[in-house]
Amino acid sequence: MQHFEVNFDGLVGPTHNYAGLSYGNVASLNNANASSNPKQAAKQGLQKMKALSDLGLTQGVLAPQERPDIYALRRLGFTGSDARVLEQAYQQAPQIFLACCSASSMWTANAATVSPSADTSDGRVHFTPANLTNKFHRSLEPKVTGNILQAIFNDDKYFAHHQHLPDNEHFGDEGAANHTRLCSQYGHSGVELFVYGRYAFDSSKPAPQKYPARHTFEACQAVARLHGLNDDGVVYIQQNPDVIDQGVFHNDVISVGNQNVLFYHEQAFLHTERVLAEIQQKFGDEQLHFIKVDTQSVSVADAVKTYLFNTQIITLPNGEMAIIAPTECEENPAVSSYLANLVTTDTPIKHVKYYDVKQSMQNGGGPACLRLRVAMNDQELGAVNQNALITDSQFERLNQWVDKHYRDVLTVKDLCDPQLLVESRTALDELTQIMKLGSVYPFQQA
Ligand SMILES: N=C(N)NCCC[C@H](NC(=O)CCC(=O)O)C(=O)O
Repeated sequence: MQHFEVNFDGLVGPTHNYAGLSYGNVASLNNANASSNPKQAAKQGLQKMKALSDLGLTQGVLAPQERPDIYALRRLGFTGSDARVLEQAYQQAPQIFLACCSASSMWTANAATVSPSADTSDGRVHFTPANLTNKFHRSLEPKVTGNILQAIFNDDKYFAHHQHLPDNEHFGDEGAANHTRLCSQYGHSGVELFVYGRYAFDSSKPAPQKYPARHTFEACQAVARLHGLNDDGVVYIQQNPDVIDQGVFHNDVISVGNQNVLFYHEQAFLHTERVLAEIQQKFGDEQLHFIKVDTQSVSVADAVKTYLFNTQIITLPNGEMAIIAPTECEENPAVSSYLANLVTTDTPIKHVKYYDVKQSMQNGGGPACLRLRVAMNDQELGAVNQNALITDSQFERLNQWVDKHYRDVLTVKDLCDPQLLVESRTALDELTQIMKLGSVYPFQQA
């Protein structure tokens, strides 16, 4: 049996914009109110998907969500026609209005936590959509995320879907952005690393002082329970509160893993030595590469600015690993020389490839934010909705779809144009046909 890790990238939605919604995410705040280019954003994302597919990987795609979220605005008391709801919300509560327009579902690392069948007690691949409670604009995502995941992994012989955790900060869950999995082969049982920023039910434990810790220890434990993971295959790790206060709002901004490699900044975790020893003990006798980046080589500020750790480490068909990095890493002398040297050292990482995902980076989303990893065997992959996989023809189709429906400039004011809502719904309706998703959106269910 063959095993793969498939990256499911988020397709950027037609309302991609910069609204400064994510306190604690430096890029989001710095670019607030800049004008955006949804067409370019979607195409940059598609190019990255195609590039990984051309490297010989199986690449997937997840559909974006319906925005503006008229249903959320109605739930908050805005009434009348859709156009009236938009106009009233824009005038009376601009911040709430903007939150309901965000295309943030593009960062599918936050869509869900996924445990492959080799790790779970019932031998199925388990999915729990992230509740994203810490940010209002992101808390609007989990229901439709669940619909989309079920439409793509639609066979309960192989796939198990859970409801997102209770919508409360005590169970704040940011999904795979704070989860990585180490294993010798994708199809072998692995060690799942669950990273959290704070304890919800124990205030004596350390926590950041300035920026929010979005993800709790209690949420990590709940997901591990739901997925039927064995304690011997799980390590819980607290993020260093000081780095959260320096803008590391998700752990995938300061560490990333793949197979037998954990690439991390020396300041990423609390109790690092103890944590690494537990990982090694649970991983067993096989070789594990802990690649530590020290502050002298790359400061936390540079890691946050360039997203050195929000890179994807992928295994190429020949068994070597490559780092998929944003061009921001190439442009920073300290980071690019670090990477140039890394590929010459004695680790499995032998290549670095740079991609332009600037439209996403300006909202704090690098290459790794844009993808949800699902490790599967060939039977499981065969049970996936094949229209969610990137082939040459599906890539072409999606590019044409973007060309047909997306604007190439969007300002905050454009978001209350009722025509944009019509355009977005028309586009998504067509997308559900291209991807054969069925009726996953509320406007299709009304
Ligand atoms: N690290 C990972 N995996 N994901 C990055 C998510 C970025 C996202 N930005 C935003 O939601 C900004 C939206 C705005 O400001 O318009 C967030 O902060 O949740």
